[in-house]
Amino acid sequence: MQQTADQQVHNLIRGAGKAKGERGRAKMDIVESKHISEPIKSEAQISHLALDIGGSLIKLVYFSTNSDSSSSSSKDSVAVSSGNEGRPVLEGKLHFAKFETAKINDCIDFIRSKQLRHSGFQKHGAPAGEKCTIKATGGGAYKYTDLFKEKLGICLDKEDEMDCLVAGSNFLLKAVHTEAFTYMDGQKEFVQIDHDDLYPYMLVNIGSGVSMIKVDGPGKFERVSGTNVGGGTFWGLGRLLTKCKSFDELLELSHRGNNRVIDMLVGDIYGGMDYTKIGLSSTTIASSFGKAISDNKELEDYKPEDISRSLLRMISNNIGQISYLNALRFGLKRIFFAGFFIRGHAYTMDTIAVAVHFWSKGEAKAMFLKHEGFLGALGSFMSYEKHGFLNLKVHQLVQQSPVDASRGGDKIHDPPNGELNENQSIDCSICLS
Ligand SMILES: Nc1ncnc2c1ncn2[C@@H]1O[C@H](COP(=O)(O)OP(=O)(O)OP(=O)(O)O)[C@@H](O)[C@H]1O
Ligand SMILES: CC(C)(CO)[C@@H](O)C(=O)NCCC(=O)O
Repeated sequence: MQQTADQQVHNLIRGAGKAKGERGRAKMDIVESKHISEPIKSEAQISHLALDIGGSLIKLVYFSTNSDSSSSSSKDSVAVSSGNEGRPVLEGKLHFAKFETAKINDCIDFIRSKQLRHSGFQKHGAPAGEKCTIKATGGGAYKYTDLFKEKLGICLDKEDEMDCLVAGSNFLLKAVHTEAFTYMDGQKEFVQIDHDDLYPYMLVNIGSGVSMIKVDGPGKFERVSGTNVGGGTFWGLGRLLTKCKSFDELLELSHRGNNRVIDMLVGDIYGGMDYTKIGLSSTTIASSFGKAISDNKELEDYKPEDISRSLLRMISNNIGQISYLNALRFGLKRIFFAGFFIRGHAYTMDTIAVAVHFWSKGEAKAMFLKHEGFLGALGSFMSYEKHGFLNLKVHQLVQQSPVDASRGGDKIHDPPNGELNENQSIDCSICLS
């Protein structure tokens, strides 16, 4: 029988209690990698992989065992049979990786380097020679079907993008204590989620474009709105206006910029005064990029730093406002923001949070997710279990390590070696049923 996303989450969490003190318990660290171009440790074996192929980025989630299963004498042998109900438990790590969609060939090379054909991707019991299949979501799962077949001989088994986002979000919010946090005035505060009081909430996924989804329960949701002014707009317009070569460079520039150079503030219009009657302070942006009307300057006369800052502020503010207005339509007080546009970037989060706070008069709360860009890929990964495709059973969360609370600083958070550090990993286990 197929399981709902909620049942999967329930299994995961229920298993956590059962697992405590169990001998031979398997551990799975969750590790994030960035633009990986080299294989992970050669002895690691990849047993499951899922994709989210978006308009800007491809996200991968894959499970690797800690050692080579063919070595039966290894003390790190892959299968241990002390899991729940005697099922074999795999010991390993859940990895996260991303590639630019424009560089899909790098992603294909990466997958090829994992030698999936020898790693259990064929449906259990399927005749030899049957095509290798991996779960994939996002528009690229359709667009690149032929490319994957042609280059890797792999069939993409498509999962709906919204289903995956919601499944990934529900899973993370329930399974990871330190997943959700608020960010305001440079202060990051983790939010403890009451599992019995999670729904309804608004999920705003800021990718190339933005989806706003009212989540009412496990697998129960409606995409209530969206906007085409999203992460792709920031990166696309930013690239044209600043000549930046990478998204990271554009984000980095915004740290040093001053938006007041280009944005027209209420004070610019009101001779330095607040417009108190309607609640606008002199420092509120009256019109993004509005100063460029009258400055008599050309594009080259503005610093790329200031352009980047104004653009980031404009887009973040707009998304925050639209999100709140949609939350208001349905009386939702909690809005979770995800998607790779955010990148744990302080100014982005602060702007979104301020917009939600301002328009809701403090009634609604913006929250952010640690695994922001991987919701869809995680949901896609979890669908292996839903379909019983590979008998994968993520069944318990053992513990989470504390997260570095300084992570919300005004900097980019992908560590130089591309992997999350110890503090940012979570331990759990999976078991094959
Ligand atoms: N290294 C990067 N390269 C390009 N864009 C990046 C990078 N890091 C963050 N971004 C931002 O993240 C956005 C993509 O986010 P995400 O991966 O969540 O969406 P997507 O799945 O590509 O888009 P969609 O869901 O709309 O198809 C980009 O448009 C850009 O704003
Ligand atoms: C089209 C998708 C869903 C693809 O991920 C995303 O880019 C999006 O939500 N764009 C916004 C489209 C709109 O609602 O105006």
